[in-house]
Amino acid sequence: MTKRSELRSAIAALKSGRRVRILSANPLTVASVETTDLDALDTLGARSLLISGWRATALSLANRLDAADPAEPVLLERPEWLDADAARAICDPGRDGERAPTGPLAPLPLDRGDEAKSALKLARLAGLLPALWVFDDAPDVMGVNADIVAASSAKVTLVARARLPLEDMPETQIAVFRAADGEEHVALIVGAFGGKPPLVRLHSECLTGDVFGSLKCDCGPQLQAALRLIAAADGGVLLYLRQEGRGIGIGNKVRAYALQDRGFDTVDANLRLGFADDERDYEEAAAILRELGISEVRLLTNNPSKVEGLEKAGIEVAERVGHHMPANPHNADYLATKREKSGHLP
Ligand SMILES: Nc1nc2c(ncn2[C@@H]2O[C@H](COP(=O)(O)OP(=O)(O)OP(=O)(O)O)[C@@H](O)[C@H]2O)c(=O)[nH]1
Ligand SMILES: [Zn+2]
Repeated sequence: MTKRSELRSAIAALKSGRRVRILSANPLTVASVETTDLDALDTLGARSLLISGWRATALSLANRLDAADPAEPVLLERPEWLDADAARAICDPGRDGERAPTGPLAPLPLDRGDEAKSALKLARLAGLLPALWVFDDAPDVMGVNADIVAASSAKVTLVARARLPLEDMPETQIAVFRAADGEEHVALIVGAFGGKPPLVRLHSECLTGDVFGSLKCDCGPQLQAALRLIAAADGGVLLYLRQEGRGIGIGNKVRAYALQDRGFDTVDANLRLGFADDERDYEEAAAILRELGISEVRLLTNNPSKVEGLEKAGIEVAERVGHHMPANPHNADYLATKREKSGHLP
């Protein structure tokens, strides 16, 4: 199997409730808490539960750990009562209020930290909660190299490019790029740009805002305004990156929204689910820009970590151009949280 197909097969296996072996000198065999059924647990003998440090913190387990770094995964012993449903209730904060009064949960020493991190990343790429059953090593199970998962991003291949006339932008072209994990990112190339660095927008997918016009965020208006600004600037590029929910996927984003309905802000909702506040990186964005012959950009964003991420990935940001939309009563707190907690520039 090629590296790419290994990665894509592993993502598909986790989604469909099968086990995956994270290959290294000390392999780790895991399956998703969300998709593994009870029969599989009993017949295959799940030994322990792997959760993220953020979720362990939300469960107040951090004080029982030696190193309470939330970026470090946490392995929990599997007590007798921990069946598939009880594990789901522990790992899904949407069920925090309904957990049976069982416990305590005992952390175990984590001897395969890098493999565990790769395993949790794989769950995120599959759009699942960062929570995995750990089994005795099973050499017959399909495997993916731990290093391939850890450094999965960088390469993209062009699938196709065609004309796509848009309203007021008849000269637009669309190009689709496939990434190592199978995601298909889209570039809209507006007008003919040359000379100074083109105006570029990295837009992270937001199904709710982009398609349904949700008022909870500013993504829909930002998308439309970015295209108009690029056209007015005599051309540039909008990358539509499939990083739904700051990289946690649509299912997990709606879980975060459900937590926000209960009073958590956009940052704390992510942490409670077991994710970092922002799980995106911009390696693939940089690779796409390079494929388009662009090495220097003027970047439309309020988010300094986008500028940093793109520069780290080798694209020069000659200028940051602010991209503010008027607030509405539904997204004012969200925008304030991004300024106050996530470092977005006013
Ligand atoms: N997890 C999570 N993701 C969200 C939430 N609201 C919007 N998103 C996602 O956030 C991403 C958009 O990121 P923003 O933070 O709005 O903007 P940004 O792209 O970081 O910064 P700008 O370039 O200044 O717009 C999209 O992937 C949305 O799906 C939320 O409450 N939780
Ligand atoms: Zn949005």
